[in-house]
Amino acid sequence: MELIRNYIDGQLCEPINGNYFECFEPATGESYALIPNSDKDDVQQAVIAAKEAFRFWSRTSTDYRHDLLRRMSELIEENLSALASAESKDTGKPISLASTVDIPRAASNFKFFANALTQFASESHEMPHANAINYTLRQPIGVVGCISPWNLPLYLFTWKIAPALAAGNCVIAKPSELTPMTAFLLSKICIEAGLPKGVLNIIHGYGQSSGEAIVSHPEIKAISFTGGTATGARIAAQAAPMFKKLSLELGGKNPNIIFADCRYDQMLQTTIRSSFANQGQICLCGSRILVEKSIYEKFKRDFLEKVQQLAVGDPNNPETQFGALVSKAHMEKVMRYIELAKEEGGEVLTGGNVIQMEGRCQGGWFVAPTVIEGLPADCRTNQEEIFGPVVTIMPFDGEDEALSYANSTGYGLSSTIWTENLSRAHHMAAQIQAGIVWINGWMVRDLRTPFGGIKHSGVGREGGWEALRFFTEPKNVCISYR
Ligand SMILES: NC(=O)C1=CN([C@@H]2O[C@H](COP(=O)(O)OP(=O)(O)OC[C@H]3O[C@@H](n4cnc5c(N)ncnc54)[C@H](O)[C@@H]3O)[C@@H](O)[C@H]2O)C=CC1
Ligand SMILES: O=C(O)/C=C/C=C(\O)C(=O)O
Repeated sequence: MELIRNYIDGQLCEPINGNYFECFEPATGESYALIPNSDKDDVQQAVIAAKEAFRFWSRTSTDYRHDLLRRMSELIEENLSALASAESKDTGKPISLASTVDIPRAASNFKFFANALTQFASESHEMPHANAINYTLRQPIGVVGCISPWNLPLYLFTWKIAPALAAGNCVIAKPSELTPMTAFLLSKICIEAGLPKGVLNIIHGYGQSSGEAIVSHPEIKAISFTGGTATGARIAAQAAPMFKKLSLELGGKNPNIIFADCRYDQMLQTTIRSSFANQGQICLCGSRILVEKSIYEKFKRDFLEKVQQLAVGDPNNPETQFGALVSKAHMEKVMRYIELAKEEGGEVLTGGNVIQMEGRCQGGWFVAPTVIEGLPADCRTNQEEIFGPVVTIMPFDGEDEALSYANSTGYGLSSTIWTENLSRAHHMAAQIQAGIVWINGWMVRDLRTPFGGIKHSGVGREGGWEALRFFTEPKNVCISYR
């Protein structure tokens, strides 16, 4: 059994209470590591270390922080293979995905914010009529909390940590208790990179103990969270009376709107990915596929054929395209939604079942890629986030109907529109209720762009300047010069 440890004040350490719980490999259902069951005492120790480190870190030059963050990025690249294996084992995601998407993106996150910080500047506003000038300082906040989920573990952990550190903050970070391994390996990378002690502290444990201790700690002034909407609401309620800055990147029920005039083959290829990449466990996945009536039957036939060709298997196998779900509890949740869909009158066109694997993966948590039709837009299956390999397909007639279906949920994270009609694309993009719109693509990511959702999909934006602004406080200084 591997023993995961916290990383506090530059040291790998045991939880103060000495308690651990098990970490499972989703593809086999077997436990393989022990996770610290940290609590408020560990968080308190980390806050003391971070506050001390902040006195130094917040005053370092941009070059100094740039070089350290670049070094972190390089070390992630150098350890790509080990990190990808660890990520795949911990999450059940195909090794091909971990090595080409998750870990390279974690390296890019550090590289991107290392560079961005050297270009981050503040504004000045002149008042010649009053003989005055304003300049705005952008100062680091202090000690900040970063709490991340299990679906893209190192990718999302570093997406928060990198801008927080770049802006001059010290960080208390908590990965998901379901997928702690790459965050633990990152602790070792911090030590190798020579990150000064206390600048980044990584605490492992359950949300209800160590997570809540971070959110409720009075010295942690901002929280950046990615995860489920219910958890985001709880964090917001807890943080509000302390007036903490909050960035909440929450769930989605994203529409994938397909018009008859789309580039069909490209749409079909991408729709397979946007439906089932990472077993549908990405907040950006297009779980509601809306298809213009005139091509509905053709789309259904071609899509089902491709879904059935997906290579489901051991995540270790480089040929595998579709792996295991993250936990037994999550698999059961997804299966409950499939049952609900049937009760609501849906017809399962493919999948709908747990897959009993053989050999090494016989105890694993696999659910077949599932496509359901025949459901109205307002049923629970089409309104609630399933966060698994389940999509519904629905015909629509014209732009207005597509928009009314698309905007009918409480979520507003992302959307995809497939059309070659430029005017329609712009019209739909303007009307759609989502923070992110892709036209003729999906998950085409530029780290400079604002990333996040509206409605129940969250508050605030990550990425580029938005992230650096979130992790700094503006202070306006007005000078009267005569
Ligand atoms: N990126 C996304 O949009 C994600 C959405 N989800 C959705 O949320 C559902 C529930 O999944 P969970 O694993 O329970 O995710 P979660 O949202 O509860 O967990 C995300 C992170 O928050 C922490 N956390 C949990 N409760 C907390 C609290 N009270 N205070 C502070 N931190 C806390 C967890 O330990 C984890 O690090 C999923 O079925 C899925 O629908 C889950 C993960 C990611
Ligand atoms: O930043 C990205 O490219 C993707 C982010 C994905 C999530 O936040 C998620 O799935 O939760």
